[in-house]
Amino acid sequence: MIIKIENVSWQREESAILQNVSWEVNQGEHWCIVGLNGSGKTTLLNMINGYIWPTKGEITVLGKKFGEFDLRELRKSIGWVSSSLQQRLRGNETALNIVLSGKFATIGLYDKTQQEDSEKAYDLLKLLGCEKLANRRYDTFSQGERQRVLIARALIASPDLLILDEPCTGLDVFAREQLLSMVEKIAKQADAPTFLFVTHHIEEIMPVFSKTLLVKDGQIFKAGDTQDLLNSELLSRFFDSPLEVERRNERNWLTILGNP
Ligand SMILES: Nc1ncnc2c1ncn2[C@@H]1O[C@H](COP(=O)(O)OP(=O)(O)OP(=O)(O)O)[C@@H](O)[C@H]1O
Repeated sequence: MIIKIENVSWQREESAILQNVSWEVNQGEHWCIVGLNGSGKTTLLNMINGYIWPTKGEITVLGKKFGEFDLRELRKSIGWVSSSLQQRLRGNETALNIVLSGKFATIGLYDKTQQEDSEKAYDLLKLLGCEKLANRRYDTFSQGERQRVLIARALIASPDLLILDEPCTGLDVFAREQLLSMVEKIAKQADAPTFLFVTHHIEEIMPVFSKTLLVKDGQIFKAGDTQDLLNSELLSRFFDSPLEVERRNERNWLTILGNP
């Protein structure tokens, strides 16, 4: 079992941000997490990483039950690529150093690195199609290049769980498709980590993400097989708006009908 969340709630002042959330992620599954702004996705991820504690309920991640072990150790097994990480990185570092820093879970590169680490970092840049950037400064990269470098940075630590939090934000349609097919290629590898892919756009759900979690108003609206969930009737209820889902090339495309 990769993640087991049992009846978890998180209360802030008067309001319940998460309410009675139960969700299981098993080995070999890759999940998409979909929900509108403010639905509770980031809160849920913060809980999985142990940055916030449930007011009620239990969480077990990678076989470790919260409250019974060192969270810092657990976090070494979890990669998290998000826009807040992107903002914290130093612009004057090279792509190679940024990837290498992922091995030590630091923002800059302080520890001495071995030749084999540099080789691994270079191979990962290559896997993500950005080996040409290895010695260029991070602040000269496009948004798509940054995201790819950050995914390489997360992979160097060989995480068991890899969270990609809206990785396609700010990408043009071609950069987006390029990133999605790289993510898909990596997720399909036999030794791939379990992926959690957070998005607002169902079009971004690649076939390899065979499981989907729909989060609405701090609750799980539905969790299950992506192809069972992504249909016009269910998503119209989920988004409280009539819409049509069209399936093409194993992807789903959404059209809003009428006024939202
Ligand atoms: N520390 C906090 N104190 C009070 N309210 C909070 C706190 N953290 C989050 N919230 C509220 O909880 C709700 C869920 O927020 P969250 O960031 O989890 O949503 P999200 O689904 O990640 O949204 P987005 O797609 O915009 O990133 C929001 O209404 C937010 O204002």
